Amino acid sequence: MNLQHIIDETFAELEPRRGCGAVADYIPALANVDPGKFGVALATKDGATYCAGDAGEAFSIQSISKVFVLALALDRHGPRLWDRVGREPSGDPFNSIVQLEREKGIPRNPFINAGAIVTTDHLVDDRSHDVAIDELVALLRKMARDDAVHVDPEVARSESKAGARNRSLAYFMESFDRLRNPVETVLAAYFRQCALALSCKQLAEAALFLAFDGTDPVTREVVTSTARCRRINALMLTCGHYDNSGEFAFEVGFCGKSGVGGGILAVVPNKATIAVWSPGLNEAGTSELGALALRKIAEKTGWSIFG
Ligand SMILES: NC(=O)CC[C@H](N)C(=O)O
Repeated sequence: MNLQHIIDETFAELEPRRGCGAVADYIPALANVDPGKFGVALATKDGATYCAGDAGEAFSIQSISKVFVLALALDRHGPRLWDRVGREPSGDPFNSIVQLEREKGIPRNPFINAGAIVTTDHLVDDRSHDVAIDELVALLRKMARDDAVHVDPEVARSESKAGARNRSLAYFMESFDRLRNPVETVLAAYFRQCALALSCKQLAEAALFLAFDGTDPVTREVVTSTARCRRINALMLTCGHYDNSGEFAFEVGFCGKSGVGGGILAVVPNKATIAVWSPGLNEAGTSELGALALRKIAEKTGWSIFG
């Protein structure tokens, strides 16, 4: 199978639709991004990457960071993490607060904002938010084999300034005594993890461990155990796109995680990781062109986690 040909063909077929969807504007720094950006990168076991378009340009990975934070938090705390966050799809938007009151401050899953704030709380543990974020950045740099991976300070500031909803979620959970650290410490880390800037190429490479049972096939670095890796992938499939997760599984058939920066990370176990970026989103906050690109790649490769 000529993977470069598949990526090039997918890109060429969709290029005329660059700019479709609506750029997230509730975080001011994201509203300024060029909606015409479009990148695709696919990484395989042997360390090869197949790229097209703006695959080398860094963008704000936003909620895709929740996957890496979950891996690190599970590593620190093991299954105790599941006392504070569930594993069910919410069927609600990523920033919804409605279930939190009925379910006594325990978010449905680690990929909605409330659940991610809990996993970030566990990553911070009893350390400073700087140390926790440094650990996350170091992991991503190592896995992407690129020291250019960084947190964009302007996006982080913008997130914090526009962070009323996330503060509401965090203080609400604190009212049920569900957080281990002070709300503002946890949020300082959360806003910065969302502001991580990676290119599609760096992202696909950094996530390879998820496609290969927790071990990076290139560096041989064991990031997480096989069992844990499979569970993270299960959560990506069932909860990775919020109230759009069923549709994504149906149309694409890969494990995936979206971010409101317009990136989607897809994991095809034992085959590859694919990162796409196009800032225009659908109503659930998933990149419209990015999801279409993944669907085409699934069709052209014949890959599916259900195959
Ligand atoms: N879906 C997302 O990417 C949401 C992340 C965003 N930083 C937020 O907290 O709202």
